[in-house]
Amino acid sequence: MAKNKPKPKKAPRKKFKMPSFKLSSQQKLVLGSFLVISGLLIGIAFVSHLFNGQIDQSALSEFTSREVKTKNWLSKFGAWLSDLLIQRGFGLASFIFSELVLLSGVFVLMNLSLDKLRKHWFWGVYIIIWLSVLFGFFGNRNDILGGTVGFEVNSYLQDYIGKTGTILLLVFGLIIYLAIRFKVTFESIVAFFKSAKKDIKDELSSTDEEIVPIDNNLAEEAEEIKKAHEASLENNQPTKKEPEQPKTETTAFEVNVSEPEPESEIELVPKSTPKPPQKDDDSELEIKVEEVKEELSEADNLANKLVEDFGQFDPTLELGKFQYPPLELLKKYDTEGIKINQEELEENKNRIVDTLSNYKIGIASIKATIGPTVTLYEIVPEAGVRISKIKNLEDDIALSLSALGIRIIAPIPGKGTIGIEVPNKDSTIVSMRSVIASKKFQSSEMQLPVALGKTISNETFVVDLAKMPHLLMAGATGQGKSVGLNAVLTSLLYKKHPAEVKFVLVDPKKVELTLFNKIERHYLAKLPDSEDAIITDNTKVINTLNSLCIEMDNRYELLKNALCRNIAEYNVKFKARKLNPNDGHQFLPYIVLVVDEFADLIMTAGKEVETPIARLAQLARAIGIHLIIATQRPSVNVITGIIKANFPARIAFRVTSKIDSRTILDGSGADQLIGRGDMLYTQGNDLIRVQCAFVDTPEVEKITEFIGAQKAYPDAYLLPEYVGEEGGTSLDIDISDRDKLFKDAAIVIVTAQQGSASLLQRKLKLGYNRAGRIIDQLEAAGIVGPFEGSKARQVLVPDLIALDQHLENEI
Ligand SMILES: Nc1ncnc2c1ncn2[C@@H]1O[C@H](COP(=O)(O)OP(=O)(O)OP(=O)(O)O)[C@@H](O)[C@H]1O
Repeated sequence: MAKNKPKPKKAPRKKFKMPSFKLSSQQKLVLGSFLVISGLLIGIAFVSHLFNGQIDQSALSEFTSREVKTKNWLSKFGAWLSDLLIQRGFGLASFIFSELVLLSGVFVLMNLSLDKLRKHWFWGVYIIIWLSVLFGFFGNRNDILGGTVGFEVNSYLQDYIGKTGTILLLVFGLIIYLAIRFKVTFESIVAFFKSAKKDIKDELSSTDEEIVPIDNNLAEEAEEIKKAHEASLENNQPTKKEPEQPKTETTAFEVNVSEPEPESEIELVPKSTPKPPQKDDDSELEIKVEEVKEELSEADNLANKLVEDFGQFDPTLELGKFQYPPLELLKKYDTEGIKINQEELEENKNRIVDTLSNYKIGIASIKATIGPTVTLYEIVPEAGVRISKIKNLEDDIALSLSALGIRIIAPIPGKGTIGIEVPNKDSTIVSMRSVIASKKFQSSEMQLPVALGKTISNETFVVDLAKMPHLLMAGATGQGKSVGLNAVLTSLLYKKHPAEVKFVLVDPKKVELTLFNKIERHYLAKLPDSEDAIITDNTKVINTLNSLCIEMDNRYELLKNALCRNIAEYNVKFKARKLNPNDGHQFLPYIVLVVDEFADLIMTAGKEVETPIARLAQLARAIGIHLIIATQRPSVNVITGIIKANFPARIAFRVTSKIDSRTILDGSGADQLIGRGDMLYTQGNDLIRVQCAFVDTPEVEKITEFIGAQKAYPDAYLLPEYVGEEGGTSLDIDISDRDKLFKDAAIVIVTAQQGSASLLQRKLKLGYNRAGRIIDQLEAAGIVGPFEGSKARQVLVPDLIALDQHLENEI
């Protein structure tokens, strides 16, 4: 059977194609150029007819006489042909004939598919007739507009179906043309208008003034700081000292004024694009490479079709008009920008050199890098000096500089110098505005970019929360933790759409995160039955953490079914419409869990909290759940081994003892910080000193108000329901024990004739567990059939009337 089928198929094809492909290359050249030239000549004749047609009319009756002259540029033949096709034929639409003839020539010359040419001719003739009838609607007999054909067909149609009927018929003809020729569908028209609307909006927002000020501000700021640097250097340091040529008596001293925001410079010069390789003139033989088409699976084909028709899935569409908070909501500080106090620099340098020389340590060179709160003096000791000797002098140097918070880094990793960090007398504030406006943050492609502050070399410090993947924040009271948390949240609010990220906020202190209540329906996630999205009650924290564990398991299941390794891959696939929402797939937002006072939780709930936190920390990175945990008390019974092992990224604000510093950072350093947002950041290896960006409560309030005033989702993002151990998950056969939503669920299932828990989850906004329990109850009530593996359960009740009867009979 298999052998017989292809034979009859092949035979007619060969017969049909043979004559058209028998032309030799020379014949094709002759025929092709003949057709191209004919097409051009017809076009010329037609154009000429537009100007001379009237005059040539009289000459046409004596067409055969040699004396009679015509004005057409192709003389009598041109006049005759134009009259035949335009005047007595199809009017202006006849121009398409010349295009079709020319196109045929091109097809023959280039050896293109004749099938396609046939289609061009078919649709070409179709549109010629259609245009002729359309123009004929407005013209007269023998009119140049629609020609005789257009006029006659029109008058015929109008006699029978009237003017309105003719118009409707024309519209119908156009629809046929668009639908079959260009595969236009109703949905694609809707999608086109939607995307056009979005493009216009994007265009408008990209030219929005707020971007310009960012760059302008930056440029201004950069200019100001640069000027300040130059001015102070000119005043205080008239001659520049070269570090390479140290003088014999005094130590060479170089001030390294780090360029403010080097990353903020915006490149205006267009990048030169690589030129295509030039054709080798000598090569006579060209090789044609057949395009290799990838074999697509059925699902891929369907996805491609869907993307073609509707475009990529856009998760932000529901809040398509959402506007990100503008930069103006953040405050500008007068004390911003690095100010160089040359006297202070010289003084500190001399003291460092003196102290070290008291201990017989010679210095080859010294360099200063001025940061927002501390200045780093990098020294290169003379040959033969032991590094440990300098490290041991930490307290002595601190004493001689009479300053707190001196930190010695010996040696600076990767540099071969020794660093001494000395706090500036006047520290400068790093405003949230300056870090948000930085190019580094604005143009970051990170999944969850967080602008934490500025490093010692005054560069904006941006990290990706998704890469951390969890963050532990610790510091004594009043050292800047809450400000740090607000900086993290603000960064995400400035960069992520409500569809892309959700926060679960735990605030046992009850006051720190309340401002975020205003953005509940935009950015917060909560348990289905809870009133407030911000969790202040410790028992609710346990439920929420367990619920997040269920969400994690659900997401892993989705990822497994979608054959994806992480949330980013999954979402890309979902946007490309390769995952079917009917199988429970949906766009997954990142979830960021913030716990403001972790010590408090551990003290009251202990293992009940630690276990789910540790589970989430161990497993949740791939599915987009990230934890940020802050604590005042960084003791070992709060930050336990299991927590530490799963939080490689840590931020330490100032702590009071070396032991606390060791608990957070596995080393000292946090005890030598100066507070007020001065912090050390580590992601498992080096310690980086950063001045945390400062964002004040009124600023957060303005941002949340701005977002809160915009259109929101109907509710906060609902996490799966978690029923504590006492809730039980056994099958409830007793009618009185049925779920409140049992009847609603039965209606949903019977209407859709599909017995699946995920359908209930979506339609009734239920957690996975609750939906599963209701399905069990529906099974017990005989409404759905038993579990059938990956298939949906069979629905045993055919319609809603039967369902009513079924439920009545039960009572
Ligand atoms: N990055 C910063 N820049 C400048 N000042 C800061 C910064 N961070 C904090 N401060 C100052 O320190 C004060 C206390 O900060 P914050 O409230 O964040 O401390 P905290 O560690 O959360 O304290 P607690 O644990 O008691 O809540 C702030 O009111 C502010 O004046």
